[in-house]
Amino acid sequence: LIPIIGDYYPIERDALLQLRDSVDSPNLHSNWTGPPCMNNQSRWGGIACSDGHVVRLVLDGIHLTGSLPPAFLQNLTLLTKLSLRNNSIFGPLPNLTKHVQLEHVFLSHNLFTGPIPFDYIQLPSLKKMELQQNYLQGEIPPFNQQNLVAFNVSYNSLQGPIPQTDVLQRFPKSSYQHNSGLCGNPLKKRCPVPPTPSICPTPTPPISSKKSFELRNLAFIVAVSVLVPFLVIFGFLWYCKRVHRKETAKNAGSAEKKMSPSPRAEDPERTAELEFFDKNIPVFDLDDLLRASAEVVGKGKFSTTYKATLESGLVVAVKRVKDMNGLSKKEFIQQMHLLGKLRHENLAQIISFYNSKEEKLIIYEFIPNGNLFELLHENRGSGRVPLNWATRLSIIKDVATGTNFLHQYLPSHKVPHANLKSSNVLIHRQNQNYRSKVTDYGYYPLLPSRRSSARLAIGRSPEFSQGKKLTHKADVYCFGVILLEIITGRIPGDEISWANEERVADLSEWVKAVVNDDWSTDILDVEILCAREAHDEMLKLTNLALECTDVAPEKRPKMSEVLRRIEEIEERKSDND
Ligand SMILES: Nc1ncnc2c1ncn2[C@@H]1O[C@H](COP(=O)(O)OP(=O)(O)OP(=O)(O)O)[C@@H](O)[C@H]1O
Repeated sequence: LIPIIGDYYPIERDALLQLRDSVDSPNLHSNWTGPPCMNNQSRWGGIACSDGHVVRLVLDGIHLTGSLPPAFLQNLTLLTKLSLRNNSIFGPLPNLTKHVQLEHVFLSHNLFTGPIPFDYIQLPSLKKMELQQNYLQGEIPPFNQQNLVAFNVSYNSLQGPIPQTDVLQRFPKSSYQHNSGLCGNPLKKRCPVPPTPSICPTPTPPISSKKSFELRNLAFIVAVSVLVPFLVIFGFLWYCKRVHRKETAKNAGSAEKKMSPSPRAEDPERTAELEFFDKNIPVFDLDDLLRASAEVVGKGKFSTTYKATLESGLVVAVKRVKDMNGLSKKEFIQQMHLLGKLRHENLAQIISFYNSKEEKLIIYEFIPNGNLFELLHENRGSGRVPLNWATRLSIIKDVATGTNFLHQYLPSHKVPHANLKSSNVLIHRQNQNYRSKVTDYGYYPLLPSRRSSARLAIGRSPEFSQGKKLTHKADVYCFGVILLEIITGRIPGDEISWANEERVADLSEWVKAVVNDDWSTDILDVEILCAREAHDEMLKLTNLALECTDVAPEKRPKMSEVLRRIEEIEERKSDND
């Protein structure tokens, strides 16, 4: 029994106040005060009452920003209409288990994430459900309420077969379109055939042994994740110390030298001092580096990168490179001198290096906010802040600018960058702006063989796999792949085309297949799908990316041309804004 005070139910008022206080809205605070219902009417914007109960909640397009309080609707059980269209509400869809009178659920054009709750199929009075233009994931539950006359889940990230219920099958294709993982009718898109069971059945372990196996795995993972970073840092410091000790022994008698670009300092075998390329950076030596607190920030195919905080407070990134030990000291130093001179706001700057027979360290400026790969692909799902189109476009421009700079300044390099991929695009956030810097450039001449270069990003280019000559255009290819990754939100080499039930390992092949099938916007990352005004730019950039990833290197545009076309698109955008 819910008590009534005057004309309204306090429990319902509290629920509405919870909503008011948890979402940002310019209007609700001034308007939602006093009793919500009086004489069966409401002075509160968006509320309608009947018998003292709140029966409608309609807050369309009023700039609500935030997530819904978890259980606020549990005390508004007599709602017949819930409409929150065209806002910026994020988080999961609301729980509606007790709402037996609910007829209209309009939650479209928001930022909702997660699945459509299964118990929505038990809303007995449901007539209309609009969930389009959100970021919903998972499968569509089998709605079959006979009164359901409108249903729309288009422009989401739903997956799997559309349930074959009578009710869901009577809605048109447009109710389901633009969910790249949905299949079946009415979309007329065949669902992938599940893999056939193996001919040799593998014995299933009994449940108890399965459980203990999982527990053992868990314990192992925990132990590894605690121990490995510790051992790696410890190993790194111990190793550097050992190298340093050896060299000090070798150089016994030689006086400690000051850091300066003197010829002697160019011989790191004889000194632990480091050579600096930028006069504005405070100098430090190997001892300072060894005393620094270090943590692993990432491990790649032929390097491990540490964040080192020196006692002076200076933070640097130290890349410990493997696989270059066959290289002569002279070659390594020459290349470092060449790369250390490069200065550009879209290149991570090399500030120093260390070279000995056993150890090669390249010291970079530290870029604090992770890399593009993480920004695009990590934490997908609930709680993620979508990466909007304007930000993506500015990253594209930065990467193109940095790469073009390398092409201008290293013309004699066969492939000036050679390892251009999203994890090598580092991100620096300044307030709301993201600036990007390209890193890991200029390694191609340092690697001992073509075989070891296969681990660089250019190893994925068609000319590399065909054993053909490499040119600057291999970088253009890699840039095209990044462009496609930004536009589609997909990880290269991890694509499934459900249309023809084929797995394709190449992002540009997948995009070409989808575009040929005439679902052009289906390639777009769901996070940018709603930015309709920018679809034209996205499609132009997709075409540019496809040119960049052309199998024939000579047909790809030069990097300067790529940059020019991106700038043109960007300028047109700012004219229109
Ligand atoms: N200058 C830097 N500042 C901050 N973080 C960095 C810097 N350089 C690299 N990192 C981080 O360290 C991670 C590992 O880098 P690393 O170059 O060792 O491997 P990778 O680029 O991921 O792979 P690979 O070596 O196979 O190309 C990067 O993904 C990046 O997030």
